[in-house]
Amino acid sequence: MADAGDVFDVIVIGAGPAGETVAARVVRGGLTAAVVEERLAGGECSYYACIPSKALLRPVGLAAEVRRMPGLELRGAIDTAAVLARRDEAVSHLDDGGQVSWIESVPAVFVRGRGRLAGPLRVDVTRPEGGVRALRARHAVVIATGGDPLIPAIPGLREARPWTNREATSVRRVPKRLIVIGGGPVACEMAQALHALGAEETTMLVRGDCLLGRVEPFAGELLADSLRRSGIDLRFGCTPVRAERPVPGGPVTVHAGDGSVVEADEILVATGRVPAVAGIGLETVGLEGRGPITVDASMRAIGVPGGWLYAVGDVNGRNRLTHMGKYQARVCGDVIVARATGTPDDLPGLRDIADDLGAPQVIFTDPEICAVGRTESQARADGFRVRAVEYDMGAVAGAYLQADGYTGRAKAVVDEDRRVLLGVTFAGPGVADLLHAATIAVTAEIPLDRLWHAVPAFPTVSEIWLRLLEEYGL
Ligand SMILES: Cc1cc2nc3c(=O)[nH]c(=O)nc-3n(C[C@H](O)[C@H](O)[C@H](O)COP(=O)(O)OP(=O)(O)OC[C@H]3O[C@@H](n4cnc5c(N)ncnc54)[C@H](O)[C@@H]3O)c2cc1C
Ligand SMILES: NC(=O)c1ccc[n+]([C@@H]2O[C@H](COP(=O)([O-])OP(=O)(O)OC[C@H]3O[C@@H](n4cnc5c(N)ncnc54)[C@H](O)[C@@H]3O)[C@@H](O)[C@H]2O)c1
Repeated sequence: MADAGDVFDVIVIGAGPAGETVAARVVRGGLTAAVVEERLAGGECSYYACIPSKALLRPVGLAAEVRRMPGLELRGAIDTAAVLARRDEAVSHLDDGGQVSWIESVPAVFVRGRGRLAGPLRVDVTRPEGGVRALRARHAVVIATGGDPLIPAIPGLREARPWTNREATSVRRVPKRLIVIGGGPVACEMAQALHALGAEETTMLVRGDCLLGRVEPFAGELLADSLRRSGIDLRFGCTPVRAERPVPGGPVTVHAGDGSVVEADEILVATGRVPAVAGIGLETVGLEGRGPITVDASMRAIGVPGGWLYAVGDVNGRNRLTHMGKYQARVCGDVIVARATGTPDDLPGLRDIADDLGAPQVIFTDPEICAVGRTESQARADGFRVRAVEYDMGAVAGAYLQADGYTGRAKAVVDEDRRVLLGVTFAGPGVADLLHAATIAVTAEIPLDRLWHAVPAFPTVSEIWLRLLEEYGL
């Protein structure tokens, strides 16, 4: 039985970026909230994903920029120890005290332990020191438990104790020989970072025929060229079928379907994520306990009588990105407040539309890859009448002033019926901050004839907008 102190308007399970944001939003709306976290407040993003990976990649990108600028020279190789020390600062030395204080300042109640649904509006928390604390919610429970790395069922792989994103981002000693399995964002970012920070032989085993399968093909090709030029052995059509590490801590061998064999000191498995739903009690509220928690556009879990259960962030499988999880969390928190206080719950800000339009994403490699909305092939598959235009970014004054031999490309996908953008992709050094303008154009569905009057300053990289519109015929 929960005592009075254990009853909250809203209980959030998981204090990653999505969970923390829901709590802040419902408290802002006048409700009380408890946030349950079993590991580190701040979530995967803060300690083992976005933050450390970008701390490792930033000096790598900067060094590449220096090499492309005549008159500048790096004094020796990158100082890996200094980079790792700065990474440690960026992850607060894996101490979540600051994040816990932030949650408490919301103010929300922080409960350390593993949360598990125990029936409608009930959450049992198994405390680290032992014992269970029973919490009860008046209005809603929000699942924000994120995801875990997926280790494919390849014989010998699990026994070989491969690295996942957690070991790779918290690396203390860069292995001399590294195998990376996968061709998605984690594989590309971490292969580039670790190769530049000391891995002398880096082999990427990619089962498909391209990198970053969800972006425009040219972007993956530019990145593949860059990785190869840096000395990474990039193998397409190469599916691992067996792994062996006969001596714990010793060399590891991976056998691929094409008959090739690679030996290394470590393997990094970067083959996607599984939603963290195991053992969180979904069956106690009538849901299946394996896949992502399916939600409607108000983030309410589908199939739960009473409509009190919500899910935000990676666990709902929409777009596994921090900014999208936080966006969903703002929608979710505000919807919960509206429903709890009897105010309209169907205002425009109270529905997730951005996930379906195509989430903005930046892959922080050199070159940076960023995209929003649909690719040309997605747009065609979705039935739009499409015209796509491309432009060589190296021909834009603002870009070629950035570096000698600036290489990059941009593409815009236009809905011919409405003359609005469905998707935009940029690939090149330093293009990340071009993305928000594209996100505004795609999300706000700005007609091209109006966008034409948004004049990019000369000589900035943003002049690519003018060139794309001219290519289209404006
Ligand atoms: C290497 C890497 C780099 C990435 N880089 C980027 C990037 O640059 N930009 C970007 O937008 N996205 C990036 N992502 C994706 C991003 O990390 C996720 O989208 C984001 O962390 C999801 O946030 P979340 O709050 O849903 O879950 P998480 O950050 O996974 O947080 C979930 C929290 O819930 C807790 N939890 C789980 N189960 C329970 C339970 N039963 N009880 C209590 N607590 C529980 C966990 O301990 C965790 O703290 C990256 C991912 C990886 C792997
Ligand atoms: N900068 C960023 O925004 C950023 C950076 C890193 C990760 N993320 C997000 O984190 C999530 C996880 O990223 P990820 O790269 O791990 O996953 P992913 O699903 O994007 O890519 C997985 C890769 O592994 C391959 N793969 C899957 N199973 C395999 C198998 N059995 N054998 C060989 N290859 C296999 C896939 O073909 C693909 O290339 C994604 O949603 C991603 O968008 C974002």
